[in-house]
Amino acid sequence: MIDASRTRRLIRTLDGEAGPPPIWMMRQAGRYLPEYRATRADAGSFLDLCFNPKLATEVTLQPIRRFGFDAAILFSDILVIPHALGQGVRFVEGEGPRLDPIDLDRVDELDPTTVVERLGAVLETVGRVRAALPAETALLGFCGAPWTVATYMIAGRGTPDQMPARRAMLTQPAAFDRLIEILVESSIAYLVAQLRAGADAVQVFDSWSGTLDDIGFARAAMEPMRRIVEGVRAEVPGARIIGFPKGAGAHLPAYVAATGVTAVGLDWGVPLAFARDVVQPLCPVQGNLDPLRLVVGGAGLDEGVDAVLEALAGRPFVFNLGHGITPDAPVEHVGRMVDRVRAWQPG
Ligand SMILES: Cc1c2[nH]c(c1CCC(=O)O)Cc1[nH]c(c(CCC(=O)O)c1C)Cc1[nH]c(c(CCC(=O)O)c1C)Cc1[nH]c(c(C)c1CCC(=O)O)C2
Repeated sequence: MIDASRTRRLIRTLDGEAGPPPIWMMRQAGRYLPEYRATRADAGSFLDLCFNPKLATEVTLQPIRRFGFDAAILFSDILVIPHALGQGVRFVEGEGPRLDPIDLDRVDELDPTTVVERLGAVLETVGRVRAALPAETALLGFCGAPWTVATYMIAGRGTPDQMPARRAMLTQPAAFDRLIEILVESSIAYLVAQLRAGADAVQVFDSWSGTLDDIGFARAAMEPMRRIVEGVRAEVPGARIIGFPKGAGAHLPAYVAATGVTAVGLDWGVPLAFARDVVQPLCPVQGNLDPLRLVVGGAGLDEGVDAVLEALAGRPFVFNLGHGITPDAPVEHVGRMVDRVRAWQPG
């Protein structure tokens, strides 16, 4: 079978080929771009933008037009799953997400079987983006990892240390595990639908895995991710899946081995020598420039870009940030980073 994805540099890297590193950025469609802010202003609420295939396609393509990244990432949000499960979700300007906190005693009222149907508009965006992208540009779908999504569902908002969810895991273990299971099922169905609609690969964001202890990491981060990888590949054999367990640190080798992810995203707290010597022998890695270096620019940016490339670009490696780009990053600094990565030659 001819696999069109194989013509794309990002996909070849995920398949284990070394070569010039592909580059994309987490949150590459977002408020640091003036054209995003303009589209966003016309769209109504943030969720209206996520569920508007025409405008969501437009903002997905904006960073590709400007920088020629090797991958586009679907414009949506990890919180569309709670929304599709029937939980009230809204985004308050300047404050972040607000959800009607769920009653864990009634967790079985959340129905994972209709999630894909309810996210039809997002899946339409996937198809539209694929049709509009240059042939050499990969398209990434994504969802949030069950743990990270659960932290928002339980607290009703972002929290500095995820205390409400960590507490629920210990005080209401059966209901907590049931919520994770519902999110595993929803995520499998949603990722499979994205891959069938035209995504070349998917990334699963576990932004808050860093606050889990050893037992919690195995239970709420690794095991659910193992089931997602297995469940997606049962429907889409060979599906390429990037795990991004932010803050996982020394858990990373176990995470890769236990989950079977194709590649792993690294935050900027992961030492480059550990990434190169311990993680990269296990699978391709992606990351991990400190997003602050993109804000300050100049020598601080160049030094960070060079250090990441020198450590990791000799083996399968995807250049990225260690977390999302922040709204205060100047657009010129992004261009400078892209030029430097593209010009890099092994020394
Ligand atoms: C935790 C999380 C969320 N969303 C996401 C995560 C995981 C990654 C991470 O840790 O950053 C993932 C996400 N959110 C968004 C994308 C789109 C694709 C991309 O360009 O990367 C992706 C992949 C758009 C967005 N999601 C959001 C925006 C900004 C909202 C706006 O434009 O008004 C964008 C572009 C809103 C959002 N969405 C979320 C929060 C906490 C917020 C508010 C904080 C903020 O404003 O940055 C939840």
